[in-house]
Amino acid sequence: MVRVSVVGAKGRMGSHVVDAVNAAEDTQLALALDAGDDLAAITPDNTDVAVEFTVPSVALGNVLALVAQGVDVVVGTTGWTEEKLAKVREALAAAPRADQAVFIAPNFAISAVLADHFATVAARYFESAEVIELHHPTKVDAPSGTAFHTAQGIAAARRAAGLGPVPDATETDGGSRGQVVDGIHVHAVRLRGLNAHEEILFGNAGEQLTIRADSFDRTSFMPGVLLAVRKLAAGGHAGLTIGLDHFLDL
Ligand SMILES: NC(=O)C1=CN([C@@H]2O[C@H](COP(=O)(O)OP(=O)(O)OC[C@H]3O[C@@H](n4cnc5c(N)ncnc54)[C@H](O)[C@@H]3O)[C@@H](O)[C@H]2O)C=CC1
Ligand SMILES: O=C(O)C1=N[C@H](C(=O)O)C[C@H](O)C1
Repeated sequence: MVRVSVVGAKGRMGSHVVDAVNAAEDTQLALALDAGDDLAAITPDNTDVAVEFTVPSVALGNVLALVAQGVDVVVGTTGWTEEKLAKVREALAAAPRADQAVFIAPNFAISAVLADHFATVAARYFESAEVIELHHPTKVDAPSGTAFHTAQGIAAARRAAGLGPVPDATETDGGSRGQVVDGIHVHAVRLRGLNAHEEILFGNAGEQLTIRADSFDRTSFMPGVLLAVRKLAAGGHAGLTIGLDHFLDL
């Protein structure tokens, strides 16, 4: 049995992870911690993998603490910058165990992971590309971690193909053109009734391709979370890995 501790266990995602770990035949819940609990309770003696779903402002500190305690971590919390990722890599280099692993996924839903992958395939064929993410109004960050990651992937694919900037004649912008991530405009919608959705728009003269992923329920993230937990528990993923596509045969 893989022993799993959950950090952020009372949250929307954390509580689903607790249920998923309890329901799976090969995982068992070790500790379920939330704000105010002592993270030092999670050690290799009681936990094989910790799952972290909290808020962007505390996730780095939690991951660094867990790594220092010798625990492998699966992270779903968003808000990862290059600076923060560098700190995780540094912590792993100084970790108690040589084979320690941290896995971060911008999105655990297969629909979103595939949409992201298809977008990187399509990117080089289109002059224009924009990303729209649509979420529940209780989400604290914008744009979504997924949309940020998608935009970065599109930008990298465009660079590799030698494409220039996307065409855009905008001269005045009060913010309506969205956040520009690596040259790709990203727009965020917050609407009661939504869960997690992303639309990736590609355009050429006279044609358009739209790739859309819809996660209607948080259960959609759980197979991906359990896959990551199992992969880390099995070993062979030392260091920092980003993106569920690494664990799928795409
Ligand atoms: N990677 C993915 O597939 C997904 C990622 N997310 C991300 O996961 C994160 C959490 O989302 P939700 O569950 O909707 O948020 P939420 O607000 O419902 O839950 C966050 C939980 O973290 C707890 N928390 C806050 N500070 C803490 C600390 N220092 N130590 C332990 N627990 C602490 C809160 O009390 C709360 O229970 C967000 O960054 C969100 O964007 C959400 C859905 C899917
Ligand atoms: O907060 C959410 O709900 C989600 N957060 C992640 C993100 O920011 O990309 C993943 C998914 O979109 C749901």
